[in-house]
Amino acid sequence: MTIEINAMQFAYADAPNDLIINIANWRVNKGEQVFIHGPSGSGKSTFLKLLSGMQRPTQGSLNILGTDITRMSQAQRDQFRAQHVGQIFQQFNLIPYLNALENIELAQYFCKRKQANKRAAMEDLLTALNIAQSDWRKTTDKLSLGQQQRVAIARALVNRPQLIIADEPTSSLDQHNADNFMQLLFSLAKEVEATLLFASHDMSLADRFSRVEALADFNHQTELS
Ligand SMILES: Nc1ncnc2c1ncn2[C@@H]1O[C@H](COP(=O)(O)OP(=O)(O)OP(=O)(O)O)[C@@H](O)[C@H]1O
Repeated sequence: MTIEINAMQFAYADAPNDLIINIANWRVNKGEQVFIHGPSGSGKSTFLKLLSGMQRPTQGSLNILGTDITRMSQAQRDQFRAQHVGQIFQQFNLIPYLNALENIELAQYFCKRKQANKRAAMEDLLTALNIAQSDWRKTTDKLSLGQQQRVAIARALVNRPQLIIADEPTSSLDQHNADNFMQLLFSLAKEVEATLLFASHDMSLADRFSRVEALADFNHQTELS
């Protein structure tokens, strides 16, 4: 089991009565590719932040890859994420003054797992993602949006994560780049045998996934009185 949720609730500290996330039970098996959709404000980003350990549930349990991450400190969750989870964000979140290689190296640095040939792993990925060698040493603010996105995929996958979490990663891309992105993401996720969790409001992307769910079908937002 990759994800197992029981009686998980979450409210932001400044609105403690507004349960943005309220899930009785939800599970994802290893290797599933799950597409989660819902309108703006339905809680998709919040849900993914809980799954990646960036936020902590206010109640309940959240088991990721056999570990209950609700029992961990923030530092332990950060370490767990660096080791096991690859994240791709809407805005990519690359460090603009570092180059492509350095952005990816940083992910390798934070993942304490021993890996042979780190340099080769990074170069293979950049090559597979069609990023020309002449662009590897450009600071990422000098790369096109499509190139930045491919660097973000490389960064998310370089440690061969068991779980990939992607939050609206195609929203700033045109159709052509979005199609390329989806193709690459699926082929690389398959190669590293990762479970994939992908949130978007764009239903046209849903076809490729093994499982498609509306967040509202299993998340029952509640206003506590
Ligand atoms: N840091 C925060 N503090 C307080 N409330 C927040 C915070 N971030 C999000 N929210 C609230 O939580 C709710 C869910 O937001 P979230 O960003 O998870 O939705 P979403 O489905 O990802 O939306 P979108 O598709 O527009 O990105 C919204 O009502 C939002 O206002």
